[in-house]
Amino acid sequence: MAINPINHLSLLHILDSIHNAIVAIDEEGKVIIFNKASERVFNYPAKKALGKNINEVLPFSGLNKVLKTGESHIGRKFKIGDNLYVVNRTPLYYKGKIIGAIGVAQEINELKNIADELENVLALKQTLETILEAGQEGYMVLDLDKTVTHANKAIADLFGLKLSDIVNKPINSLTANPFFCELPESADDIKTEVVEINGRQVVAFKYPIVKDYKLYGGVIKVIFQEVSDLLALAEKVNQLNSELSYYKNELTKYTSKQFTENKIIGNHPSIVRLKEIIKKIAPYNTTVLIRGESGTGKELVAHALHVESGRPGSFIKVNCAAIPENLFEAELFGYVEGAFTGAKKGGQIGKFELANNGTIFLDEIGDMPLAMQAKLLRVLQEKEVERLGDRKTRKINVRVIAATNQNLEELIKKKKFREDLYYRLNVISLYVPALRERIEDLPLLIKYFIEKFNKEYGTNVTGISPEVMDIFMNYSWPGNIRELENVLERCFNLVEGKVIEKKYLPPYILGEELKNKEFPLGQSLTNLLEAYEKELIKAALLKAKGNKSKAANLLGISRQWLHKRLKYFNLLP
Ligand SMILES: Nc1ncnc2c1ncn2[C@@H]1O[C@H](COP(=O)(O)OP(=O)(O)OP(=O)(O)O)[C@@H](O)[C@H]1O
Repeated sequence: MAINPINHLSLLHILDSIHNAIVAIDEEGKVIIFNKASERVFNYPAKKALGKNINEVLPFSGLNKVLKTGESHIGRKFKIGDNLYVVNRTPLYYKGKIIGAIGVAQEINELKNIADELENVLALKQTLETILEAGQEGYMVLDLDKTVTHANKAIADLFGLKLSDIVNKPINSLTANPFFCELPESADDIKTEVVEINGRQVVAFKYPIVKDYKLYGGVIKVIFQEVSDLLALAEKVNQLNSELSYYKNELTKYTSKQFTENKIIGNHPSIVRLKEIIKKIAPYNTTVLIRGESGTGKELVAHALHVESGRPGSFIKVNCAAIPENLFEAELFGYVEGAFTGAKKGGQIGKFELANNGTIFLDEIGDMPLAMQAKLLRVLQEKEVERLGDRKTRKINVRVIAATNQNLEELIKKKKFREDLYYRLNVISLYVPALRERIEDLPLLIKYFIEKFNKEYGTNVTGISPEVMDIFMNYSWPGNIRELENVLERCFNLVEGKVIEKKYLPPYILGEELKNKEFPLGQSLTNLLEAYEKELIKAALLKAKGNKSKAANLLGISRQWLHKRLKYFNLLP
């Protein structure tokens, strides 16, 4: 098999040095060349391959077909394991006659990776171009020669030109505006300006393009918002901000002014002591139970404790006597959407969560239903709540202050109040004295309320007559300070001069019996009955020393109904 005149040995050396796999066969299909790269690629020793028919060595080599047909196979791909190859198979000619075939295979994994990367880059380019074309913002990119390399239609429209009139054009052929014509000078040279293009004022941003600390050009972004609209919007935001800070201010004034312990009016030793204790215990997180008759100022004390504590959260009041039993849990702990029929869409946050980082004031705690007491106790112990219909527990940091005008010890005996809850709440107990126990404070309180109502009503009342003072000092004030406040307010509605006289006082204070003459004639029966009902309620409260449960008993009505009527007659705070 004389194949060629070249020095056979040196040819094989050359072939072995080539990285590509080279396999050649003679006209009988026997392997005559199987270089070192082929051994690696096909995992077949050259020694075994040489002299064998190619079909035995590489059954799918395709070389026999080339030999038979004389046709070359160029750029055919094949895979071995994870590696991809491209192969060229050509016939071997000698003196115009096919004397064999040769295949040269090249690994193309790397090339494929590069091609894939290129494909990704192209896809990214497409995405970016779509983003730039969508929307109303205009973009243009300048290279270091201040030539526009990219732009979108929006910016071309703004210049009143076609995109092709902008791209690849020097920027100074489009505009003389220095904002466009000057490139950013450094990596942090970002500029925002209101610029005029075609008589239209727009907001424009200029960013540097930086890679490896080197400046490559700049990007200009233009917002097509009429500047006048933007300015109006900014002004509106400013206005809203100042309104907000005004209301915030007012709110702080309201919360701190109305309720700080300075506004707990009174010089009686019991009140002075109370104010001292409030200051002392306010910073601690302990539960406080405030006791005292109705209208003595328990809520005021609770709020003073909250304000003095400096706790950042809110002061949330819950009137336990006013919540229907079946809504209690939802009210205190909140619920998720669909937790029960009638539940609000989106659910509702409970009072405990509202009071997070602040204080919850459980007024009239003696009226809390027993089942609820158990749940409250658990919350106090675990310091976490669960919204109705939700399994998730939420940690809370709430200071609990409870108040009552009822005898809790009695309620415990009657099994209406849980003893364990009582001890949990009663960590610190404050007593707010009844007005009659500190009647010496009456003149001070009267002065305080007269000033307050003068401001509210725009009046100029200077005081009460000595006769009224005398009546007040001898009256038992079952409704305490709230009653005093209500009586004085009533007088402000009637007073004609500067002094509150006896004639302006409600008859019941004068100890008068209910007589027909107390009701003005010529009114409807409903009005007369309501007036009578109101006086009866007041009389019952007087007899029950302000205890609403007792008053309700005396009247033969439920406590809830009494509460409703008190609300109706405006006898509640
Ligand atoms: N020492 C005080 N100085 C000034 N105002 C007071 C004082 N005590 C009570 N008040 C006023 O009296 C009214 C009733 O007070 P508050 O609501 O705090 O009483 P309460 O004991 O919580 O009543 P209730 O038991 O009915 O809930 C409020 O308007 C409050 O501002």
